[in-house]
Amino acid sequence: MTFHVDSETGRLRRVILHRPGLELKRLTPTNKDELLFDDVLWVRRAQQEHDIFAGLLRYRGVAVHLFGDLLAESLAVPAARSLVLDRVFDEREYGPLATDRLRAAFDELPGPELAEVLIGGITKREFLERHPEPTSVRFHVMDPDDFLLHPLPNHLFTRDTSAWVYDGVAINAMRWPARQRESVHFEAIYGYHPLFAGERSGRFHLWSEGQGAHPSTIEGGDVLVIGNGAVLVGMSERTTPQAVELLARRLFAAGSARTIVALDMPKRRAFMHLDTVLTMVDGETFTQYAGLGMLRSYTIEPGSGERELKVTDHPPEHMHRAIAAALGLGGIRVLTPTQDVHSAEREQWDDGCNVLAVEPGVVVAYDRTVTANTHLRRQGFEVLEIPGGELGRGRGGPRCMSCPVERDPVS
Ligand SMILES: NC(=O)NCCC[C@H](N)C(=O)O
Repeated sequence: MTFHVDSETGRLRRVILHRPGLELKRLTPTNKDELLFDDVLWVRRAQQEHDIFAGLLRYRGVAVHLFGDLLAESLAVPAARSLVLDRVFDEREYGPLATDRLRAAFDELPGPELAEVLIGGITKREFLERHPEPTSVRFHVMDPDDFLLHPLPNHLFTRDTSAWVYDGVAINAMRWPARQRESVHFEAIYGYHPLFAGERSGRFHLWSEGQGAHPSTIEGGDVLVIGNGAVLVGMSERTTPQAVELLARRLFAAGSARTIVALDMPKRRAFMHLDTVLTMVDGETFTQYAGLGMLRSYTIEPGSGERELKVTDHPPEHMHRAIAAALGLGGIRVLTPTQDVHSAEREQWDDGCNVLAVEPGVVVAYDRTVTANTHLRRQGFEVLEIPGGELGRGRGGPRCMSCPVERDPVS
């Protein structure tokens, strides 16, 4: 089996999704903002919606791996378990008195239970139901319902924490604390899960800047593998220019990509990632939010030496031209439905642009973004709709909720 993602829209063969669970039940009106959600969700319904999404992908011939299973199975491998527990139970977080006791208590859990608490979180009260209280100021000052491990509801958005770029995968340093623990879970999976570990002997690259990467953060929603050895990256609220330069160096050194086009995006939550405002629907066509406008862009290519990069600046009006040039095309097609600014803003918020292609010209979208979906259909695209009334409250659509690990080029 080979893992590679050669485009945004070639036939999709294999993805990682996360079926939401306990972590969504922990979302409250008090903690939702800190956990990067806009509302609390009806969990049962969100799971039903997610099951429909996964079922549709399977029906279209896509192999679906569930993140919770991959993590649980990885935690059966001692080295993966140590990697995760060492990273999570850090003295700077839990203090010198409690850290080792906590680490040892969690190390007793079988893989599936450990995965459940790592993703779903655990309160002090729940911990004390099964373990004696460590003598620790850090622990004593906690209220019973405080989280000892906070939940990770954004694992739902598997796109962001790791991003496959041609013949390798970048495990990302995430911008906000609510998502930072997610990365080590993917380090365990790609490094040690039997599905991937057999591949590690040079058959795919694994790029990770590790825990100390800040402020060099990058998230997969900002990374589009547009084809022809090119990558389109949004420099957003989450993805910094220095992280793009580091990724460029790694991709060029490995021979995995030839060009990166970096877009200077507005730094605000509504446009949190490039894929919330611009995605591809076939090898030369993009769907773009009207409110994005044209952006300054930078073409990055290998420089004269190993540590050098060649950078070409483009004014905003040349954004589409720069993307087309990276694709080796004379031009690209950009689809933006005609609607009033308020409707357009609402549809962008509801992830109208955040479609996931299963093959060129066939995309999965939320059913509520009626105008965007109709526009795509009128242009000849097939739109497969899924319900997203609950899932959408986390501010991510089908592309955000999927991490392709195997996708063909566009032929
Ligand atoms: N690629 C994406 O745009 N992912 C959506 C992430 C939503 C999540 N609540 C977050 O704020 O990180």
